[in-house]
Amino acid sequence: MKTSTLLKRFVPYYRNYVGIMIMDLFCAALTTVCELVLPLILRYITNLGMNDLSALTVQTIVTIGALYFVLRIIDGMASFYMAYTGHVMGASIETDMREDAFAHLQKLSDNYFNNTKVGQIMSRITSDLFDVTEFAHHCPEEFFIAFVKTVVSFVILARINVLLTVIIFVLIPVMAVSCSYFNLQVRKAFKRQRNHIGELNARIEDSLLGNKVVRAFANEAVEIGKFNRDNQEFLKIKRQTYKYMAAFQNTIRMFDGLMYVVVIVAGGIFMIKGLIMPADLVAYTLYVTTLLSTIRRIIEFAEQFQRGMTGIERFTELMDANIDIFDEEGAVPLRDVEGEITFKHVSFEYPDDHTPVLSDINLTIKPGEKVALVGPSGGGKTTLCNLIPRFYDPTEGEILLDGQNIRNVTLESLRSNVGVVQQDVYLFSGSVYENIAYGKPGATREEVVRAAKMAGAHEFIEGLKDGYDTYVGERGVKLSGGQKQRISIARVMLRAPKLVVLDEATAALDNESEHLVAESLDKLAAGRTTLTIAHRLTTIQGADRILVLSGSRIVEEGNHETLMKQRGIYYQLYTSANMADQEAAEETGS
Ligand SMILES: Nc1ncnc2c1ncn2[C@@H]1O[C@H](COP(=O)(O)OP(=O)(O)OP(=O)(O)O)[C@@H](O)[C@H]1O
Repeated sequence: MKTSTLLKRFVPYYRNYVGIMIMDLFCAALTTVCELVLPLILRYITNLGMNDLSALTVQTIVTIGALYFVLRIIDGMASFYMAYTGHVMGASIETDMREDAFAHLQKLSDNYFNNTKVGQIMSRITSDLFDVTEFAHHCPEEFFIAFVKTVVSFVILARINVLLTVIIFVLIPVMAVSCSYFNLQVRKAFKRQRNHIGELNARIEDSLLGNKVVRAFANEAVEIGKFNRDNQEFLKIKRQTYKYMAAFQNTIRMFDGLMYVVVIVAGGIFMIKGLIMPADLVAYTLYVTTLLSTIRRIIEFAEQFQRGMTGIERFTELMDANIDIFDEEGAVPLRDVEGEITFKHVSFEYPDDHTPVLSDINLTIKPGEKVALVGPSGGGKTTLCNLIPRFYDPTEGEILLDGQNIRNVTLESLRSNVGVVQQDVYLFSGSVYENIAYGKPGATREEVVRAAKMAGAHEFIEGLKDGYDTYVGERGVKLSGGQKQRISIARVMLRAPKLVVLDEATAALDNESEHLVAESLDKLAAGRTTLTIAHRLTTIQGADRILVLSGSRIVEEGNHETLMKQRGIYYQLYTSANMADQEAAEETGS
């Protein structure tokens, strides 16, 4: 991305800090003045000392010293403001950007998360923004100081000797052009570095989350090998970065030296020819030193600048990630939901894979009806259910809730009315209580306990070490599958949605847990429109209606008895599942 584009996106973040910024620049101007005054004082004293020593009294020297001391106090106060308030402003901007990035992440859909590594996202909103503090604070300040010092130095130097000054200043644009190439390379190298840190984070995250699988396969050495390869690659990228940084700094140093050579040679010749006085040449050299120190500071800052720009670039890329599921204009909140859901000619294909997953689905589920979805693996059952809370939007057709297109209602109200219980339960790191209360922020303790009782979770929760305050571990690792599932049911129960989607909610459980969870699910489903995906067909025999989804279409529909009589796909799935169960029972029996 172009620097100008990135700056355009970044500058609005100063809007809350205009006062601090102005004060910061004012302090920068003060410190610059204090620095520039010193050569003038020395020039004045040297001139008097060489030409009119009698005019130089102790009182004059002390007065000059006292004035300079006052200047240094002002300089100290200004520097403190810049170092403290300036940095706090930078950190505040970093914080604002991080909040925006996190809020933007909340609006992104499954499509983004399915295609982006969590490690990369983590880097973008944490470490990538670290350098923004320095950038936000120093960027305007450093450029302002450099500008003021260069202009003032030019004016003062030109007043001492125009020709010498022109010779020196001609070198500056030549130097700028030579350096810009390396500067660009440094920026690209920083971007590669950041990307690779993201990859490294993703690798660590993957390995840590899958640590059980790693240990079960005794693949620790494989993991170490993969990690070390990535880590070495990171070193290679860093080496490249340092090469360009060294080249950049050296080019500037070369010009830096060249300027001194010009001052010594040209200045010496001018002095011999009487074109410049010795005291002026001393002051001149001091100003050139000030100018060069400014240039040196810019070199140092160039690295910080590029780091900051890389962070801003990666932040901007995140902020540009498309929000593809959003409230349509004029979307209204759902009220008095009955729970009738209608699919009208709905077709769907995943954005990055244009194979039809659902084709021309037409379906109406009445309020309170219990519908089960079955069919071969990969037939599109989960996809169909994901369209109801708008995790994805249909490619064609529309879905209506109580006759209202779900695209015309607010996402928040839609999702509040659709409860989803999945096979993979995600519990947040925190207490049992917090995890249930997540279903309804602000819920009272009574409501949480009532939901847990209805979900059949109250007894086992009371039996835990700290009852409702028991820490569940990361992703609920300290609980059994059945316990986690009942907590997740209580969480949905608390929300009291009108429509419930049960996506293989009992598939991963053993018989005993399955039985307990099934009871909880029955309570959850009571009085609600329910769409159940099940692999174990015995669990859905009592459904009002069973839909068989195969080859992207609903190919059979009816209750258990009707479908068994049809002797179609459902009959085959049911009989083969029964045979498998019998074989398993015989094996266990023998
Ligand atoms: N995020 C995705 N991106 C691309 N294709 C996907 C995605 N998720 C699922 N699919 C594909 O869509 C098809 C339907 O998947 P879906 O999970 O809806 O099937 P399912 O009937 O629920 O399967 P199962 O019974 O095995 O859970 C499959 O071919 C799958 O590979």
